[in-house]
Amino acid sequence: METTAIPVGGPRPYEVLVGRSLHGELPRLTGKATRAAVIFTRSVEHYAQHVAHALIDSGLSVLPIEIPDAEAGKTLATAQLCWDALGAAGFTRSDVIVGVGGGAATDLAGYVAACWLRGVAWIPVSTSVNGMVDAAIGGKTGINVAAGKNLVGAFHPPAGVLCELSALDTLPGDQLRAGLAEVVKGGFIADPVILDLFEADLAAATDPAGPALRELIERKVRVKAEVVAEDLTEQGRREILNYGHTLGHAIERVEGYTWPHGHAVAVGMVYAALLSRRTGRVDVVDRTRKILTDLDLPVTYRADAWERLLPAMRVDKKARGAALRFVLLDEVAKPVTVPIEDEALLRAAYEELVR
Ligand SMILES: NC(=O)c1ccc[n+]([C@@H]2O[C@H](COP(=O)([O-])OP(=O)(O)OC[C@H]3O[C@@H](n4cnc5c(N)ncnc54)[C@H](O)[C@@H]3O)[C@@H](O)[C@H]2O)c1
Ligand SMILES: O=C(O)C(=O)C[C@@H](O)[C@H](O)[C@H](O)COP(=O)(O)O
Ligand SMILES: [Zn+2]
Repeated sequence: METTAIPVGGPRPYEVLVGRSLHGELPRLTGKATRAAVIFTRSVEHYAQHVAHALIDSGLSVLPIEIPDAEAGKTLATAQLCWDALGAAGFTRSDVIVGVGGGAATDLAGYVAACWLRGVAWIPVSTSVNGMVDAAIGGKTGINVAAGKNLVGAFHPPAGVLCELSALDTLPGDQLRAGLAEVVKGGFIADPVILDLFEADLAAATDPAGPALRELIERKVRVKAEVVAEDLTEQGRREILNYGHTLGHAIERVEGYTWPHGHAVAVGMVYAALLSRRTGRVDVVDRTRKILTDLDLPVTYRADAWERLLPAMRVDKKARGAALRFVLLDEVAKPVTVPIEDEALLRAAYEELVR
């Protein structure tokens, strides 16, 4: 099957490649580098080996660095471990970092690359749906800290992105569906055909080897590519990609980063839909709940958690002073960022969420 190349414009353009056996593309992307660090999680060790062999075959020496799985790897301690390894190996500005794994691994690898020598080239090789459609694209890299999710990081666009569809064969089904939450997000903020595809045939949409999932992945990649090309550093339009994330990130923090990101975003999208309706905008509450429920994703949360969620939402990067700012929908595919200072409104929408 053919590889699809989706361009990402902006100050440092690159391509997102969607296909199978994409490790063959790496020699082209690594340019003049002579050394590559391959940062990976054990869950994708098999594919990381393909990556390492492709790099070795093209003449590079490879430094493999295994990191802890999922959010446990997205920490300062893991970044430190990687920088120590790069230092011991004498990595220079002409060397390259390749991150292989889900969104957590590529966020960490990108952050390691953004900081090492103030920025070296990096390539995410995405092995999860979330990573392919969202995390690897757009140059947002980072780690979690005690104060909250992704609060330390850098904008550091990659040299190219590989979305390795064959990796989906080993991705657990619940993780595949969690990643689809970010695809659903793309449907509500920009591409309603995505919603139609989910509603038309959910089984096809969740088949890891089928054409429907590939179409959904490519559609969401195009949504993200178009937005980040226009606004790399989130001065305005890029905020729409945060739909569902204000509450979502707060849930992740309250759960100690044990919830899949997509689950938290799913609940956050229902909350954003409730806020949209309460503020006189579009009513997509039932549609949101139905699509997410059909995907086995959560649409509600603990009734007693509001007092912990509100302070966690206040460290959201969209907040300005006392005002929380939410991405809401005027219509499907017409997102808008709305400052909300009225705590009673926020609480009432939460009570509706958990009812
Ligand atoms: N930078 C961004 O713009 C951006 C965008 C969206 C999400 N994110 C971040 O991405 C992370 C979520 O990404 P995720 O959903 O991929 O979670 P994840 O990286 O934690 O991966 C989920 C689980 O699947 C495993 N896995 C991944 N690929 C696999 C494969 N092919 N086979 C078997 N197991 C596999 C991982 O090891 C992990 O256990 C969050 O940290 C989120 O904040 C970042
Ligand atoms: O790329 C973006 O911009 C996003 O908001 C995409 C989100 O799906 C992603 O989870 C991102 O990491 C959230 O960014 P943050 O700045 O809110 O931490
Ligand atoms: Zn996200």
